[in-house]
Amino acid sequence: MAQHEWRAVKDDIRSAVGASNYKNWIEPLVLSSLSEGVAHIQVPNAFMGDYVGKTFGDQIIYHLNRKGAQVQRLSFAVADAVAQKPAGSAKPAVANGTPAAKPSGEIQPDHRFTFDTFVVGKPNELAHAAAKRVAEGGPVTFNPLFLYGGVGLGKTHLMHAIAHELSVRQPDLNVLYISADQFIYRFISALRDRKMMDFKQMFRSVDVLMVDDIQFLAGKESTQEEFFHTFNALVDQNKQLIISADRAPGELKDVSERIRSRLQCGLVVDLHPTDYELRLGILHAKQEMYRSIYPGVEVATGVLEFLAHRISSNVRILEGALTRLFAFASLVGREVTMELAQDCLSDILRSSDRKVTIEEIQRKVSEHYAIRLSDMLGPRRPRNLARPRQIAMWLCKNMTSRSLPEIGRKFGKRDHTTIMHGIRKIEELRQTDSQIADDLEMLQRALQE
Ligand SMILES: Nc1ncnc2c1ncn2[C@@H]1O[C@H](COP(=O)(O)OP(=O)(O)OP(=O)(O)O)[C@@H](O)[C@H]1O
Repeated sequence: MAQHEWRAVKDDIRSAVGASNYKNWIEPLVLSSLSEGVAHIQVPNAFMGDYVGKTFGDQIIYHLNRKGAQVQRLSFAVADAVAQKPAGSAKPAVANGTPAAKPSGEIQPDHRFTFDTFVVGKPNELAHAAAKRVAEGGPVTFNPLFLYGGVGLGKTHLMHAIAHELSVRQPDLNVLYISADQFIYRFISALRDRKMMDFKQMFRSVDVLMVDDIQFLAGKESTQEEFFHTFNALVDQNKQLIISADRAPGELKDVSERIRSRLQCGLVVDLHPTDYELRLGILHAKQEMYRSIYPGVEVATGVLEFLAHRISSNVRILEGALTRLFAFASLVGREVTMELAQDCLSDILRSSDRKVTIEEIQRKVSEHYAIRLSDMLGPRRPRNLARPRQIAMWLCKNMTSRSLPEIGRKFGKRDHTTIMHGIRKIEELRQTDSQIADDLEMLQRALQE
């Protein structure tokens, strides 16, 4: 990629991350080369590589790809260093190609992603238990283990944890972790270089095969064919397979029916979206870890709770937010306060705001006050119905972008002036009635989860 194109990529990133982030973190980056899906970037120091990789890695990859580069990961090297050493990547380094470096198929698990660092809560306890069972390395009882769930919920982390644990318990085991992208890439390269026998040999000689993000096989018919044969060969030899995807096997689009049905033969477990308790648990665990990396950085009471409430999209973003806060607080020598968090994370907080619907608000409020939804929307006006109705109107105004007439229509075709009156009433009561203020706060929090 020519330097002027890299400059254009940086300009695009500036619009996304804002001027001050750009100046501190993006401007100093120098793109040295692009090869085999890896963008090699020079940075002034290792800390910066680590931080930029974790915080802006996804965005850099996204903007490089928009300019036509086919990048899957970033590799950072300190400008003067003789040996180039990856210092950070948007995903765990091994996820994107360690097997390429070690063609024998062995993997080097990323030591950050172990069972010890995986926080367990209701949404992921089943997936965790299944992963633990496979990691014990006993006789294969379910094959494959199929883990699925939305972006950034810990699938890759669990796969690395399994690999890590197996490598400790049974160092001689040949464990291969590979992303589906890498599988495709290797397959195409093998075809091109007429090395299909080597390819088959390598994949069929492993003891444990993990393929991450299998949804990327969609539409790749000949790769699917080869995957199907590899899969069967390993299952026939009673070798463990662990597969992950962003959705259940039956919902994989453009993946052949026979693969989908094979994937359902073992144990299928999903990682549910995180709940508040799990997010808070993860933040506490990460905070402990960061304490040793950034000694002296204090976090004010309530900040972790605030982040756990507001950033509910996925763990990667949650983690990125905390990293950014610690790095920033340590650079400027300040405590992580609520203000600093709001300032420093305004982009993340904006995009994480959950879109709440009028219907959800009405349902939540009627549950809270134990009234029937039909009463809330109906014409009757006794105080025990009118107040919750007005509270719901206030929440609709403050938590959605709907106009007053639109809100009115959804409240039994009421006029917009009635809605305005209700909202004003609650606004007044909020200042004078602490019970109402508490209810509003609680309902808002519950709706954001
Ligand atoms: N329960 C958890 N405890 C601790 N860290 C977690 C947990 N869940 C996710 N993470 C962290 O969140 C980040 C994203 O997780 P991971 O890469 O495993 O997600 P993924 O489900 O594989 O996402 P993708 O769909 O993008 O492949 C990682 O840094 C991981 O360590």
